[in-house]
Amino acid sequence: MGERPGAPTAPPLVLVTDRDSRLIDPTRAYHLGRDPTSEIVLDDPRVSWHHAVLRTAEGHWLLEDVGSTNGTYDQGRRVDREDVGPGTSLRFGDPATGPSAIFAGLPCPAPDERPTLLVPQSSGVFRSPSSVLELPGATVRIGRSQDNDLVLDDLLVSRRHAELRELPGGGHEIVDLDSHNGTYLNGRPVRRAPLGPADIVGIGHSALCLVDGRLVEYTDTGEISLDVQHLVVRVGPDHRVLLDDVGFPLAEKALLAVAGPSGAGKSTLLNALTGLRPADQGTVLYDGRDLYRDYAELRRRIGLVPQDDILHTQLTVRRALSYAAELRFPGDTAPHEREARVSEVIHELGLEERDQQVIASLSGGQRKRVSIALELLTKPSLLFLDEPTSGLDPGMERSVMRMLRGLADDGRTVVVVTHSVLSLNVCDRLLVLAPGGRTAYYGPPTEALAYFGQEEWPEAFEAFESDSAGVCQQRFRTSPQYRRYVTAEAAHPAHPPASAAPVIGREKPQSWLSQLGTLVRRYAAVLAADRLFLTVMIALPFIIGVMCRVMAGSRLTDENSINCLLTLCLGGVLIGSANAVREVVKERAIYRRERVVGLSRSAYLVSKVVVLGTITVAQSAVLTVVGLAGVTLSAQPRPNAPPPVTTGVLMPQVPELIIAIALLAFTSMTLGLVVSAFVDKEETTMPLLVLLAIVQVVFSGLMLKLHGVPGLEQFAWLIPSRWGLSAMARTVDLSRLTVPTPITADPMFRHERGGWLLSMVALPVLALAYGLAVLALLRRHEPTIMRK
Ligand SMILES: Nc1ncnc2c1ncn2[C@@H]1O[C@H](COP(=O)(O)OP(=O)(O)OP(=O)(O)O)[C@@H](O)[C@H]1O
Repeated sequence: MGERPGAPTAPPLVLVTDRDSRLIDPTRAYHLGRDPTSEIVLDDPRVSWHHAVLRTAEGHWLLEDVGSTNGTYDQGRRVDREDVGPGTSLRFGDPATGPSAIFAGLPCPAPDERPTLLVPQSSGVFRSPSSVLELPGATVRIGRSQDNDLVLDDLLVSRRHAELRELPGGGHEIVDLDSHNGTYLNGRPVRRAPLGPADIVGIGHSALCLVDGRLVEYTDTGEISLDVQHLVVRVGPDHRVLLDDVGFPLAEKALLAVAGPSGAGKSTLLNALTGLRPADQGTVLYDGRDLYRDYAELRRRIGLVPQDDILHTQLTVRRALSYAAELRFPGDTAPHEREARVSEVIHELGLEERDQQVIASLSGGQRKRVSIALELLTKPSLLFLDEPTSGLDPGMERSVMRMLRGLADDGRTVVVVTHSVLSLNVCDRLLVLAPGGRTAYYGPPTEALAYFGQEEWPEAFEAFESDSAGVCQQRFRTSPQYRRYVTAEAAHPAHPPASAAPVIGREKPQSWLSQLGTLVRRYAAVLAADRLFLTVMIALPFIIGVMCRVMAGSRLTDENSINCLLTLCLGGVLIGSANAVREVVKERAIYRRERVVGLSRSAYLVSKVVVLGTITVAQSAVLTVVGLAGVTLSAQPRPNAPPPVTTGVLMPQVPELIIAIALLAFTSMTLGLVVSAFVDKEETTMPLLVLLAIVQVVFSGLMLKLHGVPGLEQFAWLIPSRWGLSAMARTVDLSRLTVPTPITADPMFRHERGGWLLSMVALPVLALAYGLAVLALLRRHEPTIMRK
């Protein structure tokens, strides 16, 4: 935060230069000059490298010219030392046209009036304060509801978010009031921390500074710059370079297209800029603030529309957006507040006439709009899109690009990765990456073809597709375009490499339970809207049940009992696994995105288990009842043999079988989730489902002798069907129902209460172990930043 020579002696001032405005802090000195490491950089050849120093002396501000060549001027008069205060206007290097510095005081806000002056830069650049609050008392409460001392009208802010408290020995501290999205001090999440004069408190889209006993608020309205400096990404043990010293400045409200051949590093760059996979070297400045350092706070202001749709396409537009709003906004937002924001984005993206339409029935371009609408819910200032036009026809592509132009014009910085060159002219800047993640061009798209000396884009791209030595990068570095659009436009001096690895913070907008509630409702709605899934779900237990019933006839006998039990076992296994096997992999893109905006991994898994588990248990009951209704489950009495059992080990046989089959199906469902979390593609799940079913049948104990076979017997304990079938066999006393064979003489098939109860414990334990495996596998697919 810089050096603090002493207590404040002069009032804080606002310094407005040609480039920005900032609050200057009386506790430190400011160097002015061309030197990019100066606190105030005046990038003009008439200004000396070290031109002047601004500091406080005896209760006022003083500007000293430190021997500049072309001088410092106040009202045309050359000055060496000048007292400055509100209203002072100086020029450097030339009395009439040199770069200027105008000083202003901090305003006192009139009641009901929002002050509009320009202001500060402390850890970074801020713009106009949106309010200045005289501290009303020892405690200032900050939050979204109207009864706070400082009301922040922002859905990312909790109703009662934080308090600024006066400390008994002087000074202040900031205290987070268990807010949903957290309170940040200089970019780091804090529960309670003392507050210094140069510190910045981040709450939602606002930054708050304590200046001269007043609380000054700056709101991030979206007009932010992006300054990318020397990004390098390496992977693997050989440190292969995927991104090679990429840097560029991007002004606020700009639309940047990132183009380049396949494998050039566009997605790698996007991951580095969004912080999902931070660069190994280099800095990303979000409006002057180090994005990696302040990631925990700034990540909510970054929107990312991945290439794959992040939508449940079975839902209507409004419903999908409403669920997304529930997950992203603080738990204390009222439904009407969320709905109002959903309506706003629907209107903003021109989706009013489609809002009740099922997303799956929309065109590709409209679907992309819905994905963008979803990201805009939280009002991100930086919006990234990964190939939003891929798969669209040229007309739709143009319309999407025009829409992005509009989003940037409305006050956002938009970065779009694209393969298409059709609509590049709507962009302000074009970054062309050459293989190896090297910059082949950065500048206005209109100048790019001339730069490459080509008339058409394909030829221009061909020129560097085979550039493995980095010739394009070297050529660009020495080009006028590099000087004009990279060096000259860079708003901030190059920062040293980010020292701290970014952290994502643990704050979640919703409590775990509330997330679970939303996820369960959304998942149930998605499944209910999937007609094919519903049909298969209802039909499967009936079909398998009927087959079993036909096999069983009126009674279980020596001939049919093994087949009937195997069919029921296979039915339970198939029902559970088939329900689950696609359910995680099919929404991986959604999961990845929602994880970054606060989704709990365990809440996500439990929502799947709750919904699929309920369905699975109901299906198992149907399967058992249909399969065994009216079937006598006890063996024929035989002469010289003990009387057959007529009841289960604990209760009547049918309920006991329902419990065993339901638990088996439930555990198989969790095993299906393991497969789903493991695979990369939905298509891979079907062969694995078949394999799982075969393994479960083989290791059930009715096809292969397991008891007493070392290795096989122990391996079978990991297979749900071993325990499930054991419980079923114990209920019907299989060992006496059939003529004894090495297989049916298995002790795990005896009519024993203890053994049955052991199965009832083993199956949930297996389900839990599979659940933990799903959690570990889910983590593998998350962005790097989530795994830190
Ligand atoms: N984790 C990784 N380990 C090793 N190499 C990787 C890794 N991720 C990406 N790459 C490689 O880095 C290069 C750049 O990949 P990237 O996905 O960023 O390219 P791209 O320009 O986005 O390609 P496309 O246009 O096909 O999506 C590719 O050659 C890719 O194979």
